[in-house]
Amino acid sequence: MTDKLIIFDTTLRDGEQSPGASMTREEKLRIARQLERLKVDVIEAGFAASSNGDFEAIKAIADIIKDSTVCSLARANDRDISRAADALRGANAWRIHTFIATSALHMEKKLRMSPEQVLEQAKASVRFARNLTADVEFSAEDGYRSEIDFLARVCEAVINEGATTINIPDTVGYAIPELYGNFIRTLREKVPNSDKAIWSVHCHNDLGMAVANSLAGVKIGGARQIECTINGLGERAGNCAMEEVVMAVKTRRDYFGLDVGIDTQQIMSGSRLVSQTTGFVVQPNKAVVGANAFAHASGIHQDGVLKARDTYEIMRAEDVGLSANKIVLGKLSGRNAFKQRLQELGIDLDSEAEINAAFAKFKELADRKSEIFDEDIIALVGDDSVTSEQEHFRLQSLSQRSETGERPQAEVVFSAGGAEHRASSDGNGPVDASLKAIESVVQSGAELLLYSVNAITSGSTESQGEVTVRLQHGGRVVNGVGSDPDIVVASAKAYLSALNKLQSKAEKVAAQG
Ligand SMILES: CC(=O)SCCNC(=O)CCNC(=O)[C@H](O)C(C)(C)COP(=O)(O)OP(=O)(O)OC[C@H]1O[C@@H](n2cnc3c(N)ncnc32)[C@H](O)[C@@H]1OP(=O)(O)O
Ligand SMILES: CC(C)C(=O)C(=O)O
Repeated sequence: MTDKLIIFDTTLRDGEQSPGASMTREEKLRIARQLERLKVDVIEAGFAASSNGDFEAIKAIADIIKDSTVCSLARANDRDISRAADALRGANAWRIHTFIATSALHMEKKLRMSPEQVLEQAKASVRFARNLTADVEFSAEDGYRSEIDFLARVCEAVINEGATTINIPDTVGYAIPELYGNFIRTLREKVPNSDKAIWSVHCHNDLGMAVANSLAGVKIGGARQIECTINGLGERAGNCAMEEVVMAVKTRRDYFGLDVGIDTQQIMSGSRLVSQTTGFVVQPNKAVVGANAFAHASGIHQDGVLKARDTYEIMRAEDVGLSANKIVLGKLSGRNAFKQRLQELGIDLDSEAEINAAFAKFKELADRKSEIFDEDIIALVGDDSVTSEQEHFRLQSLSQRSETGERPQAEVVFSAGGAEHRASSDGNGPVDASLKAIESVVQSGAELLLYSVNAITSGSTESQGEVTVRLQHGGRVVNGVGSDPDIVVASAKAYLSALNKLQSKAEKVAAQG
């Protein structure tokens, strides 16, 4: 038995069967190119007989893909198979994938055919396909829920007709890993010519076990092809996720002992491309490609990873195409991660006492703010926090007017050193108008380096907006933060808060000099 595990990607066929994931020809082409960069062995590009659009998309993919085998699904009838062949003929290497259901339920209720009729149709369609190409895959739809002796008869017969790959799908995601693995093994034992074909698994995720079932089909059952999709896209709850199954086989090579040809560094780009194309967002805690898959937020883990990455990471972020893992500083972080970030930012605190003081301020801020940016740390170690008693500038009121097609206007009333100022300006937007109004009085000359808005409480339009403004003036960089349900007001507060910090720093320098 070979040590190579064939990766058959069906993102463009079964993946497209997800409600809402229909793709245009151009989108399919883009994903096919990425699949080729990933070095998948087989790209199932679609179902040629399903529509003229899908036929054209498969044809276009067949014409441009050079390194992977291109494949189309076809029902077990001559028309579907001919259509698949017509779409694929331009490819360097191509496969016809024909299928028919073999479970009693599907045969009786859906196909309305007897088992003998199904057997004969399976044989005839493989024979027909084999006259068109040497590479023919046969799938027994709902194979896992089929009566095993009948299924074995079908498999033996289609191998005799020339099928080179036999796929046993768990079409409805009903399998359990150990049972599925044993089912594949027993089935292969019952098929006398089983060694003449490559055995394949195709698992759905209805019970969340598609990856585990596929791996059991390989390890226990002896399958050497896995059918999968990027991000686990697919009919209902999806298919076996390619990135997970590939990284499992790679990471646990000690257990599986198999080679996969996938260029894993292309995984992240593939995942993003499929997510952007379909609009199916990848959940943050998704294995391998989730935003948090290589992120650490808790102090004990951060400390461990900084000392030896493998304490908490079984894969390298770089191996799936990320530049590095991520240490996310927040309220659960510890001193070691904080000190490491200071070092990365080039901040050299003189003593342990200074670090402890900065760390205490950091923890206090982290209790109020869900994510701590590098600029927050720069600001807090610069001791530019300003208490309300030190406030030189203070917002009193703000009004703004904006209407479609008109330039927004803002009027801001604020105090500066106790004196009240009223300033107005127009701007590109209400925020721009408000900040320009303030600047028309203060004339700080500061450069705006960063402006960002976050929702403090998520999930509703009633959230507070938190605005961070970073200003630079005379070699000093400060952050101002302001929050308010009205983001224009939050922006003015943040701007004045940054001006306060610049003012306070300037006063300190003047006092020292
Ligand atoms: C498990 C899977 O993922 S299977 C693949 C599922 N994917 C798709 O169905 C997407 C593409 N499908 C389509 O575009 C359409 O369903 C088509 C073009 C294939 C067929 O469309 P229609 O001719 O209008 O038939 P419809 O979809 O309503 O019904 C399917 C017919 O195919 C028959 N059929 C289903 N599977 C097979 C098969 N493997 N081999 C032969 N006939 C089949 C059904 O019994 C039914 O026949 P009937 O019309 O005599 O009752
Ligand atoms: C047609 C086959 C391979 C399939 O998609 C399934 O059974 O889920």
